[in-house]
Amino acid sequence: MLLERVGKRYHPRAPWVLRDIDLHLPESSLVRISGGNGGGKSTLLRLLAGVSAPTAGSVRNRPRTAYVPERFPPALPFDAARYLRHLGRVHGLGAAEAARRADHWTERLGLGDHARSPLRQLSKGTSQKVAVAQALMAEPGLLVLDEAWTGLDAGSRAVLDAAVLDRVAAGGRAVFVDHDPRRLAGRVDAAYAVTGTGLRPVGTAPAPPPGARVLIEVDGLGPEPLPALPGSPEVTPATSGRTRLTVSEHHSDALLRALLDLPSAPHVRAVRGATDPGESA
Ligand SMILES: Nc1ncnc2c1ncn2[C@@H]1O[C@H](COP(=O)(O)OP(=O)(O)OP(=O)(O)O)[C@@H](O)[C@H]1O
Repeated sequence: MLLERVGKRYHPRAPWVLRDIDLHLPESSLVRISGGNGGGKSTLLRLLAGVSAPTAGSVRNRPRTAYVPERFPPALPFDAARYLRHLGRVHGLGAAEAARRADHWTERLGLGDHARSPLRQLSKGTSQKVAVAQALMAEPGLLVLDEAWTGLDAGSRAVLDAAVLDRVAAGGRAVFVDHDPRRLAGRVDAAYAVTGTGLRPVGTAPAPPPGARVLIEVDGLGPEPLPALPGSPEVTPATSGRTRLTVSEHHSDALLRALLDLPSAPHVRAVRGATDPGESA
């Protein structure tokens, strides 16, 4: 996908927000966009997503795209389950596949109890899960995420991290804006800052140190013995059905995916740095 000399202004006499933007997004790329408040990050993401047309220049070879906007419009006469199935059809899926993927992401993001509530009654965090689910359901060639992690609980943030990395591993492109500079640190292929009306390459945040360990807390692992898990985590049962797993940062994405794929479908409650290799609290 290629942006060539792309410019945007919102009115013929308004100042240019972006001008002469050249950007190549190769397959299997994860790209971070940063910049100051009101600088044009969301404008750029809308151009990438194809929901806004450039005033100048061209966008070539955009793959099938899904977009999580900064503000999700929930004032629709649907409940979350119907909305997701409908969006699945809009993304080109058959009815059965749309329903299957809607159920899958409803489960993974812990939306279950709210799936039958009207969208306009959902809390901000739950609406955000619906916005994320509709984008992930599409399994798009380009995923555009505008502060998509904001408002999500730690477990859902981890699910989104893993889903983004999965998309990129499958050959897709993902472009994101997030206020947390550590978001997907060490996994970003290119980073750019919107400065003035232009786009400037900037350094990517380094990966956590090789010895860093990550603590994952899950509910509902079930009584059955665990299979072999990536990174051979240290497993500590905690109170009321909660289990803590500590693993090297290097294996944490693979471990999260393996946990979420277990037949008992445990719910990830938290993912955070463990301060020392033995930490289990
Ligand atoms: N629909 C619109 N109509 C008119 N002007 C707009 C519109 N959307 C954005 N702008 C203007 O374009 C400029 C860039 O806004 P944009 O939302 O892209 O920046 P941003 O970097 O995403 O900001 P923030 O960090 O606050 O989310 C701002 O001056 C904003 O007022």
